[in-house]
Formats: sequence, C-alpha cells, structure tokens
Amino acid sequence: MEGGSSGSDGGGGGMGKTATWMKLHSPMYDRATRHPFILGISDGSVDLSAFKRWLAQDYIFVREFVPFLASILLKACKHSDDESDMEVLLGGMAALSDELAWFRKEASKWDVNLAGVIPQKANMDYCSFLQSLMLPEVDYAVVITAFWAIETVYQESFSLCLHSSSKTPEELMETCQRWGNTSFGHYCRSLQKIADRCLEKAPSDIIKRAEEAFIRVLEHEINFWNMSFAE
Ligand SMILES: Cc1ncc(CO)c(N)n1
Repeated sequence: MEGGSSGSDGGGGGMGKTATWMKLHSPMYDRATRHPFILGISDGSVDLSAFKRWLAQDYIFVREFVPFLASILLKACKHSDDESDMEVLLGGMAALSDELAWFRKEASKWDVNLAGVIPQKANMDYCSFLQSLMLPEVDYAVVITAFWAIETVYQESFSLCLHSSSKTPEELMETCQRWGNTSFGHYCRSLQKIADRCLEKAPSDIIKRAEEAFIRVLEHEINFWNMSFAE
C-alpha cells in the first residue's frame, strides 16, 4: 500500500498514509469536496436559503469544534514527540475564536438568528462523532487524522469556489476565502504532516482506526452538506 514515489505527500520520501487514503477512497473524498452545494456556489446557482441554513448549522458545529480541538491539544501535550505540533494546534485554536466572531457577523448580514437555530440530525450526529473522539482513550494519531480531514474537506471545497473559472456570487466570496485561502491551505498541510508522522510510527490497529475515522469524517461531511438542501 505504501507505493508512490514523491510529490503528493508534502514531506520527504514516499507517499504518506493520508495521501494513500485520499486516493484509495477518492470517490467518497470527491463527493465530500465537490458536493452539489459547493458546485452551486462556484457556478452561482446556489439557493441563498440553502446557504443560510448551512451558515446557521455550521455555527453550531464550530462551537463544538472548540472542546474537540482542546482535547487534541491535551493529547499533543501528553503524547506528541514534536513541540511544533503545539504551535500549529494553538494557531488553529486562535483562529477559531476569530471564526466564531465571523459567524456572528455573517449571520447578522444574512438576518439569520443564531440563538434560535435548532441543530439538525446530521449536525447532531457529527457532533456526537466529535464527542466520541474526545475520549481520553482515543489515540492522538486517530484524532489528528480526523482533524486534518475535517479541515481539508472545507479547504478543498471552498478553494474550488475561488478558481478563476468559478462564478461565485460576490456576497459569498468572504465565506469561500475564509476556508479556501492559501494560508488555510498551508495550515491543512501542516496538519497532514503531523498526521503522517504519527501514522508512520503507529501500530497497525491504530492505523486501521485512523483510516476508519477518515472515512467517517467524509460521510459526516457529505451528510452535513446535504443538510443545506433539506427544509
Ligand atoms: C461541517 C464542517 N466541517 C469542517 C469545517 C472546517 O472547520 C467546518 N467549519 N464545518
């Protein structure tokens, strides 16, 4: 399964586990990163009520992301052998504070009342999945893989809406830039390197669990996008 010679891993040597899994599960990966909701934004056909539903639901999700990232930070303190992991993760935590403020500002721009939002099933399922990963017994390699995948799906999806050929409506550009910008892309590559380094040293049962977590993230992301179409 190692295979590959160079390039897509971003590190030295052969292809990392994460790049291998992206290839192996590419049909599902593509369904998560090229969802009709995202394609609708990039071709300008998106229904703005779908966008508002996504915005409200994602605010709830990102709030749950704070304790999730805190649990990863805790595991990095205890188990990581590389001090720079902490810097990358702390940068992510700082960005979350800014992100939550952005959601409140964006919601008021679209007249979305965040206080009255009822979390939908796909969102609750995804948040429960995050909670299951927060348990202390879940290995650092598994949670950092899940975290990398969650961030990368958004990075890849929204960067599609920034391509020169896309027709993203002006009022949605800020949203697309938030996750599609190159510095967020750089952050995702840093997370990928951490995940690959941990997976390289991990025993086979942990590697198996990390791959499963990657697949579960893709499923949850697809269901999350689907939610924007539901009434
Ligand atoms: C559902 C979902 N996945 C990923 C991200 C990226 O942070 C997000 N904000 N929401």
